[in-house]
Amino acid sequence: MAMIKVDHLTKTFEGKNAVNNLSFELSPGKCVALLGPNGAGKTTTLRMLSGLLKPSSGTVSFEGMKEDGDIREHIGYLPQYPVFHNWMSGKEFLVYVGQLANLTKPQAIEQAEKYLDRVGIADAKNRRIGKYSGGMKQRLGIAQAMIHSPQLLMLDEPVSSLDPIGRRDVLNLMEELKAQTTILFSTHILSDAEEVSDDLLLMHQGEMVESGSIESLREKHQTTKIHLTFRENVDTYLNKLREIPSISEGYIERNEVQLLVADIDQARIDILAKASSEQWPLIKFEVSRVSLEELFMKVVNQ
Ligand SMILES: Nc1ncnc2c1ncn2[C@@H]1O[C@H](COP(=O)(O)OP(=O)(O)OP(=O)(O)O)[C@@H](O)[C@H]1O
Repeated sequence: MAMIKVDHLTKTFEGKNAVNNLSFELSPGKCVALLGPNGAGKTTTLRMLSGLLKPSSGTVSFEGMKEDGDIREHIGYLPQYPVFHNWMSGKEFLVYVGQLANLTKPQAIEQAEKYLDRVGIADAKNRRIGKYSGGMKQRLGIAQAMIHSPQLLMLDEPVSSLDPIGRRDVLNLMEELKAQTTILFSTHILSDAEEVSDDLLLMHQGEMVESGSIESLREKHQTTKIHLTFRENVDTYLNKLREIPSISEGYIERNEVQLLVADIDQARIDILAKASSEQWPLIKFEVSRVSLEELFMKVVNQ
């Protein structure tokens, strides 16, 4: 059963669709990455899911929710640019947001202590937030989003503004929190998505381009590439290679011929037979795999 069902969600700003006809489901217990380049519509999607922005059309429904229930009780949200009260200590801030989330003061204090510890900033709990590093602020932001133990945690670009160490810390923390809550986070970096998420939703220009488990997408887009280097006349050989039926696509990059093939064994036989009978000046034959990274770059550069 889906935890969230997003059905034909669209948001139009000034006549332009920031999000266009988006449909997907989130299952409980998963960590899902909303991946896409800048301007793809990730923030707009998360804001609609969290109830902060009204869709132009389409619906978001939550499994097990009462018709008139307030979904915000079940959601924790960390915006891309969180604003903190810098004069407060980390603990004071968490107790304050806990009470805003309808916890009693003793409950808010208990939860604040728990999450200060969980996110690894308990030592700095009485220090003013203004003195925190970027990574510490981001961890405080995650504690803020978790304070009422939501079923779904939504994080907008949680690691983009961090240095490599801060980034590593926050990715590790997300890995730990996965055991406790469903996570949906946005990123424009494929390797961050691959590192912690189970599933991927790939967005471009407001639309969903691909979705599925990282494994299945990797498998689906895994084709083989052959790299050939010739001593001379590379264009002539590219044209001859394009005539071979087992080769699906061919082009020249960095002065080498690159060929995409579905059946590597057949393609190898065909190419080498032709090269040998026609005595091509072939000086390199190399095979590599096309990765999810290439799929992502292809989508982004369209
Ligand atoms: N309030 C708004 N008014 C007008 N246009 C907007 C508004 N919010 C977003 N947009 C436009 O909608 C598109 C999608 O923006 P969105 O912020 O959702 O993308 P994103 O994928 O989160 O990108 P980024 O990583 O840069 O934040 C962009 O073209 C943006 O300029």
